[in-house]
Amino acid sequence: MRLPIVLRTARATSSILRCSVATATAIPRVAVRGIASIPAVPQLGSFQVPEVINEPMHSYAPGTIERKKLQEALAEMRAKMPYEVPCVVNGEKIYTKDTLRQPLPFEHKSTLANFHNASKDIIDKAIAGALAAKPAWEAMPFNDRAAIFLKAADLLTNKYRYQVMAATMLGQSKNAWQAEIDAAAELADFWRFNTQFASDIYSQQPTRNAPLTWNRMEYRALEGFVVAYSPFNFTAIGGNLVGAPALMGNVCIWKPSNTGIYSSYLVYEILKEAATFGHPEFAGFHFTGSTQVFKHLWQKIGNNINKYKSYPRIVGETGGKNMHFLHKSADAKHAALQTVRSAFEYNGQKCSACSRVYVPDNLWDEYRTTLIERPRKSSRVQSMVYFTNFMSSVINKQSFDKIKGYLSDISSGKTPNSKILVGGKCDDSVGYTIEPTVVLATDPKAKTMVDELFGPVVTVYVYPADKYEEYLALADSTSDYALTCGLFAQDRNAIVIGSNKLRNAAGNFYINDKSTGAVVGQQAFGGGRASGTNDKAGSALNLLRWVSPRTIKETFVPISSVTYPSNLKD
Ligand SMILES: NC(=O)c1ccc[n+]([C@@H]2O[C@H](COP(=O)([O-])OP(=O)(O)OC[C@H]3O[C@@H](n4cnc5c(N)ncnc54)[C@H](O)[C@@H]3O)[C@@H](O)[C@H]2O)c1
Ligand SMILES: N[C@@H](CCC=O)C(=O)O
Repeated sequence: MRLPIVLRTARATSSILRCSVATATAIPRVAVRGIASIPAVPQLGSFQVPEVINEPMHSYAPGTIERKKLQEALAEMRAKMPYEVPCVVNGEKIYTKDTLRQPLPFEHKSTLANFHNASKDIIDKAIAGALAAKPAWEAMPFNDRAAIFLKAADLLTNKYRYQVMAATMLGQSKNAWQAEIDAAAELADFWRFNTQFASDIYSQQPTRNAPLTWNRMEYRALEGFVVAYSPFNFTAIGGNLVGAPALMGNVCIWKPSNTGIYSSYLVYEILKEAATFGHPEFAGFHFTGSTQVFKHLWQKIGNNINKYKSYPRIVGETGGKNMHFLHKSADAKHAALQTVRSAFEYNGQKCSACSRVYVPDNLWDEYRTTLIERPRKSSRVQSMVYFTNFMSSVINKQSFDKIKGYLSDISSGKTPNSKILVGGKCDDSVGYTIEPTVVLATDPKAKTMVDELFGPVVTVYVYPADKYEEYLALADSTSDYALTCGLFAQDRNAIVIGSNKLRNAAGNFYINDKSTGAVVGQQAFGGGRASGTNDKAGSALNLLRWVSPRTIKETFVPISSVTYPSNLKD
């Protein structure tokens, strides 16, 4: 039978859940014209997705062509500011009267973009559009869905690399290297590696068949739509929060962060360009952001449980209070340098950033010298100079005020169990600038050893070197979070003990390495306890949350009787 299927790029769908402060973006969809129900699409080959490797990183060293191109992209983007970001619903750009601005965090009087918030009507329209697009999207052969994401990755890393990096540097206050890690490499890695993981999942099939039967497993998309909320701190995360469910055949509604809106909009545009005859829309809840917001939204979902047709999949990667723990055999200088990188790169605004350290007293002098000297050298954070600055400003006033509050409590003596060893100055006259700060706590449960600050502040507690196991247990129970941890030791027994004692204290555990810098395809990312559902972004485990497998058994030969041989009389 010949089935005439016409594919055309149609209007995009998208929306948000929280109407008051969000902008919706989405991805174009495939319309199957004139056919009421979607027929099976023939796939005349068992295709293999191309082998993927991690996106090679450029250095942006002085004199390189990449540095020049990025400088040009930054200059051009700055010259055309401010941009306008609409809601995009069913392909239609909607300009509401309700707008907010995205300032440059390091120069907050300047505006990168003004964006339009969605009303409830717009959200309803987006949900209806997403659901209407779903049958065609999930019927698209996997190879074509995969091709869209592989193409998007190539567009990103070639045609749009410097534009998306510039938007990330300006809007989210990243320097060139941090933008390369995030907006170019990690985003492309997510999109490429996920096609490989998905292909592996689809190939997992029952290996046993009873006589005259054939068993199969179908990895269906979820029924309904998925909603994705993305955080400000990684442009890549937004692209994965929507990309992973979409790749598995779901439709999705994306609400990006207000403080990462412009780079998210560019990511949306790239996906749209890649989806020339397809559309991903989305379906469940795929969240990355703070623990508090995730719990609040989970509760909202729970309150509505009786309204849902299925149990929604809830996947959330949230906050952290990540530690570096040193054993007395550790290389103190190496550990201190790794701490500086982990705690202060991107202004301490990686969810994996080290923010508490346990140092044995035999290493304290050596560790302290490096830890204090390096932030002093790195403290030129007054304004963003894109390349030579190690650090820049924190994301917004709310974050600035929160961190300043903690530091003021310490410097004013309100928190007598802590003192500032270096840094501590806060200045928001031009940008939201906080000096890289090292706090020394005399109480292992001091506030800054427990709470997530999400800024360039690290607190150190010095413990008696011969009480390693006791303090491992204390570190394990100090914070509600369990995202990342770096254990530093040369003694193998100490590594074994530390790894066992901290088994549940982190979803990403590093031995003699810093707590940040997970790479897709190498260290799948996510934590437990209050840090999230640990569904490991950038891995097959995450993709499995977006499918609802159907087991199929087919019998080839009719039966002729109801009874079994055991039912027969002797
Ligand atoms: N574990 C991880 O993989 C990971 C990765 C990145 C960031 N994070 C965490 O994210 C946080 C920083 O990002 P953020 O400041 O963008 O987080 P956030 O929780 O403030 O925001 C996340 C998303 O939720 C939305 N949001 C915020 N408040 C809301 C509310 N009351 N109702 C509905 N939506 C709301 C935001 O607009 C944004 O889109 C940190 O806690 C960090 O540890 C975790
Ligand atoms: N992939 C990042 C974490 C992302 C969260 O912000 C890292 O491991 O540094």
